[in-house]
Amino acid sequence: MTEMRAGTAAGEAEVLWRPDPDRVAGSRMAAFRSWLSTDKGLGFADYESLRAWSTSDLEGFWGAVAEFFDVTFHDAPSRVLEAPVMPGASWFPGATLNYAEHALKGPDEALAVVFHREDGVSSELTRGELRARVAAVRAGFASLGVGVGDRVVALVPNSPEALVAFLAAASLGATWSSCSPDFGARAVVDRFAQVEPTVLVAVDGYRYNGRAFDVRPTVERLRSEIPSLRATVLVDYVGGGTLPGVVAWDSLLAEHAGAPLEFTPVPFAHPLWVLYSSGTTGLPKGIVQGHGGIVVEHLKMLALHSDLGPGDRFFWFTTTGWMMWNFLVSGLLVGSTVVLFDGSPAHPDLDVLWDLAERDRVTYFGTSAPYIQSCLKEGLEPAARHDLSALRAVGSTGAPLTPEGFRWVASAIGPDVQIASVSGGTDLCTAFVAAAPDLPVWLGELSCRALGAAVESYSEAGEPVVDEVGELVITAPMPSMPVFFWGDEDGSKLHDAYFSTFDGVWRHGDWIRITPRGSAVIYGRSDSTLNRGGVRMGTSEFYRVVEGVPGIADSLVIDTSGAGRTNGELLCFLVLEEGADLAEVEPVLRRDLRVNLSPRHVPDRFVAVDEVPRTLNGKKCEVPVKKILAGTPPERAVSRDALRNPASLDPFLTMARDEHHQPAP
Ligand SMILES: CC(=O)CC(=O)O
Repeated sequence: MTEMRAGTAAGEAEVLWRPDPDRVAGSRMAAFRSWLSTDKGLGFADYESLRAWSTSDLEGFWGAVAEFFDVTFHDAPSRVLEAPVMPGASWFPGATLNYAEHALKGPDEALAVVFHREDGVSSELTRGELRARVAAVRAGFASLGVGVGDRVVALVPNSPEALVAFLAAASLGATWSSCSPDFGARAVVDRFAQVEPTVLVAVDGYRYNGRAFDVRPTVERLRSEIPSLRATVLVDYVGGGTLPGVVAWDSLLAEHAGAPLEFTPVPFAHPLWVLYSSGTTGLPKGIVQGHGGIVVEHLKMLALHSDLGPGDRFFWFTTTGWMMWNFLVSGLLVGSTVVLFDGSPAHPDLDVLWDLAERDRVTYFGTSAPYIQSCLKEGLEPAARHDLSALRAVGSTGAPLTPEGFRWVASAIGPDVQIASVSGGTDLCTAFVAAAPDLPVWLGELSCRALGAAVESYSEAGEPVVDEVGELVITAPMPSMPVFFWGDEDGSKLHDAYFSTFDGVWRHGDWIRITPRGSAVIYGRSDSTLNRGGVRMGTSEFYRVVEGVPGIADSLVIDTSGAGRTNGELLCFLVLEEGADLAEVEPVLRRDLRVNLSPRHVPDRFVAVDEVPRTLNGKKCEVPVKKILAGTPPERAVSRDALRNPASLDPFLTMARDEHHQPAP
């Protein structure tokens, strides 16, 4: 991976933003440090020494997080960490708590939620109103048979209904799982069917980019293909009409209005939600995270790293199908108002989110790196056209933010705004390379590895390296690591996903360079996941659609973003059947992928090839081809002897040579 090396000597990097000393002094990070010093006798000279302690004394650090943020345990833990091994670490054994209880604390009159839909529909909920709705839906779910450990799945946009349903499920100790309604029906069935839900919550339709979409056919398909469902609750979201035999969301609320709000205490590792991430074979993996792990991890990230608390307005552009939704709603844990938006970020134009930032006095504005790139391309100047005086941080994730993207934020949003380029993922439902209120922002870099995150860059030999691109690994357990994968009784899938490369060390699947300053640069996925605007899709799901189209004999999909390119493409290589014509099948493929997967997963280019490179046991060579397209010498990307059809690599080598201007061998 050394050819991706983009080293910058210490001291050379340009500082784009420096923390204001007054702001640092007033930050939650400073309060935590001063508490550690006065109450625990632990003084740290700087952020890096605090971080070093946080990753070596795991019990001390995570115990301090729980104590400092006053986590409410119904049963106290016997200790902080038993068996500090991966996989298998046991956090806060014996403790019981409930995520929803933490999320719903705070004064009745404090604003909890602000919501906007692209067609202008908007609403607000105070904490008191949110609690009342959660209590009613909790009682409604219970009346439909939902109890501890049952699953509630939801096909809902980023809306107050989604938030209320999630908190109601969590309050009961039921496990939540959501998909965005723009996911294709097959992708939703593949996710929801495997968790065998008791209740489905769904909207009748949604709007995107000025158009209305009917979700009811997908709802019908889910109802017919998921036999475990006992009830479907339908939200009249766009006035699209009802379905036979469903419970109306509004009736559920009305019928149970005034129900008491209670929280079922559950063990620390009790499943809070199932997120999905998929690989090259089989169904998407159901990643399960626990109540306690998410509470302490999100308190740490949102309060200490993002400096969010009461009075803040926290916005992240996301759908319910991306873990950033789960991260966003955790803004409630730290007492902030969460700002929800449902719609296209480009309808009627890219200014729509900056309008929202101005109107709602957003203090922390999070988005995806591709959105920032689009604003940059359009030459948008939000600060010149909007009053963004409330804004103090812009968060970016989903893909590496380019140096030009950093510069655009600094100039078009303003030099006083912190650029929080962060990276982590679904697997831990957090960012573990991030920003901190007391650290500068260097051009093109993520400011730090997060507290409690023993992130390293490993060479191929499994040695930590500095200022070299290597595999992103985590060498010590973190509380929000998956408690298990759904249906993976013996833990073998979880082991294969993270621990099969380096024994006892989490291999994340990203390329990272850690600078001598402690900052980092992420180079994207080192595996084959298709990450489009933050929505990850496994290649297997992609192939199921593509290879179902008449005329397609075989296919290979490569997401070149994160393969050493800043603006990657989604490339689909096709082996056509005899007599098939690319020009004829391409429109069919585009339509089927849009409808069955998502609009984001329609490739930028389709390229016809003679054969897909395969290993001896028939696996498609996705990662080797991705590495070759990134400029890795072929002999380092793959052993030809391990291929069933070595000559099939040739078109990819030619393409890489052309794109990287390499001489032919
Ligand atoms: C925090 C993240 O890492 C988000 C993502 O890219 O999925």
